[in-house]
Amino acid sequence: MNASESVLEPASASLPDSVTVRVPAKVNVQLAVGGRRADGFHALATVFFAVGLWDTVTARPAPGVTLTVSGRDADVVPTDESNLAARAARALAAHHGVEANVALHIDKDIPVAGGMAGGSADAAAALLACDALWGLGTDRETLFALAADLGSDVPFSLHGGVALGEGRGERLTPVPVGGAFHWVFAVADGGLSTPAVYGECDRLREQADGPGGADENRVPAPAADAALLEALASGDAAALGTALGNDLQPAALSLRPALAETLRAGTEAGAIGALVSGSGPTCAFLTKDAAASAAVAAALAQSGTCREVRRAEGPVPGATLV
Ligand SMILES: C[C@](O)(CO)[C@H](O)COP(=O)(O)OP(=O)(O)OC[C@H]1O[C@@H](n2ccc(N)nc2=O)[C@H](O)[C@@H]1O
Ligand SMILES: Nc1ncnc2c1ncn2[C@@H]1O[C@H](COP(=O)(O)OP(=O)(O)OP(=O)(O)O)[C@@H](O)[C@H]1O
Repeated sequence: MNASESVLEPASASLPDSVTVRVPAKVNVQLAVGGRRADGFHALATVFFAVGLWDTVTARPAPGVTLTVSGRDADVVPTDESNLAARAARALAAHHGVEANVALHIDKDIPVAGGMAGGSADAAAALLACDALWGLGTDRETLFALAADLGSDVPFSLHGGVALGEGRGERLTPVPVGGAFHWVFAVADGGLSTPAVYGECDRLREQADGPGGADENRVPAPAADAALLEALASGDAAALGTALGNDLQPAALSLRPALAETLRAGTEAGAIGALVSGSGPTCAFLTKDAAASAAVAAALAQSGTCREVRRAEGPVPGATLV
């Protein structure tokens, strides 16, 4: 303790002045979508994979909840109470019956509305950061329950690594992985709305199978793909590339037909697997090693089929205090 600190303020003196959390993006290497449930959500069997594109969330003491954003695409991130990080701070405070007093700052590097769970990542990071800032010591089970209330992808942003998501995606089981994988991401101009993509998936199913064709009792229950889990366990990039799958891809392509050109450009450049990431419109390309990833990234940048190209390795850990 230095001379300016008072022994009359023991509680606040023991709390940090600032807490920073780093949190990764995700790609769904499998996204099996079952029928629409009565609550409007879809039953999923999805294999989440955390990749090394990071947002950083910093929390400092301040009256009320305020939010600032810097970094890539900061101008399209809402700074009002609809921001998922601000909602996470309020939800944590409400759970503990404490006042939500925090200034949150998001330094954004995850593409916005790109199907890479950027908002969910910020929510997970805000839960961890506020928990530490306010000295709440929230147990893991409660943090995951609060995360699930905020959104289906939020628990995985806390979890990281690779995990099977069931239910609406919030019920997680860790998946063993035998190595690192090299990814290239083609970021599109403009985002896609997640509910609109699920809605288009339903519309396409009803078009194919008639009225009610998208309902829970009509669509086979989604299940994890054994070949994909085996490819992850053995660290076999070629086998993983073959097994990649996303049931939302036809819907994303229907809403954004130009994505077919992006997928073709990456595949022609030597990617060993290609798919739309989550609800899109980001396209994800698996490559066999770092050299191939550099070559695919360069070809995609030249192709004129996307706004920006990013490279990342994974799996990486979930939201972490730094
Ligand atoms: C596409 C994915 O990113 C794949 O991981 C997720 O399923 C979406 O997760 P998210 O953005 O956290 O979604 P939420 O905030 O929970 O839900 C947004 C909307 O997406 C749709 N939604 C989401 C998850 C799910 N299992 N079924 C759905 O139909 C619903 O219309 C819902 O109102
Ligand atoms: N912290 C945040 N960062 C980015 N977008 C946010 C945030 N909070 C709320 N949003 C809103 O959420 C919308 C979706 O953004 P986000 O980046 O989470 O999409 P996404 O990656 O497609 O999500 P998911 O993969 O979980 O479906 C944005 O258009 C924005 O209006």
